[in-house]
Amino acid sequence: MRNLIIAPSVLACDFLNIGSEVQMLNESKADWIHIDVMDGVFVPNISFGFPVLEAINKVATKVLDVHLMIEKPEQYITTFAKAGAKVITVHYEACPHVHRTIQQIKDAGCLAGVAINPGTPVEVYQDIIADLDLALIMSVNPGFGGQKFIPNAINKTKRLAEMAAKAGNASLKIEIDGGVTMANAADLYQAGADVLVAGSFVFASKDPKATIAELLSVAN
Ligand SMILES: O=C(CO)[C@H](O)[C@H](O)COP(=O)(O)O
Ligand SMILES: [Fe+2]
Repeated sequence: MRNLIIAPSVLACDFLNIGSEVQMLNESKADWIHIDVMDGVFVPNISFGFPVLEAINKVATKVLDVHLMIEKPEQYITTFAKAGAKVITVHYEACPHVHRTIQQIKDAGCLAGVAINPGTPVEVYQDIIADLDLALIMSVNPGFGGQKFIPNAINKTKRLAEMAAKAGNASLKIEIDGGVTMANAADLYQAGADVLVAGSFVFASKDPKATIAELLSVAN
């Protein structure tokens, strides 16, 4: 069986109690914590930036997986790495020099990820797939938590897993982000997903730790 990583998104947590929310994730079966950074330009919403990431980094014992939904992400890579990011994902649609940006992320000592919007075909990965540590398929239009899963993400996951195998990048992690619930987690894992982000499904549940364990169980 392939390993599966659950990455709860703190975008959906209680910001008044962010320390105890991160502590809860530390005690859970989640291996990563997903951090959604939005600039109000690339996406129509503003979330949080460096001070919040630094605060989370003081408490978190899990890998900080930073999803940059921002224009000109290349200007901020080293600052995000210093603030505690271990995985940095930029959007393909925001990077005219995406190959260079991938190298910048690696030079900063982080795993390098590139995300694609629902309307962007997985074929754009073709000439960068060998350089990538992670490919993030958005299963909602980025900008907001709590949206409905777009089922075509399952087909995109299958196509990307085939591309990665053909390109000989066996260590590429395929991450799916947006609207992940128990209604689609097993299909996504079977299609080739290695990392499942879940925001509202985890934090709106009665027992978030049990919900994380339930999501992870689709890999058994
Ligand atoms: O990148 C994101 C939105 O742009 C979030 O990571 C994503 O929406 C997770 O939240 P939910 O599970 O509630 O959909
Ligand atoms: Fe995200």
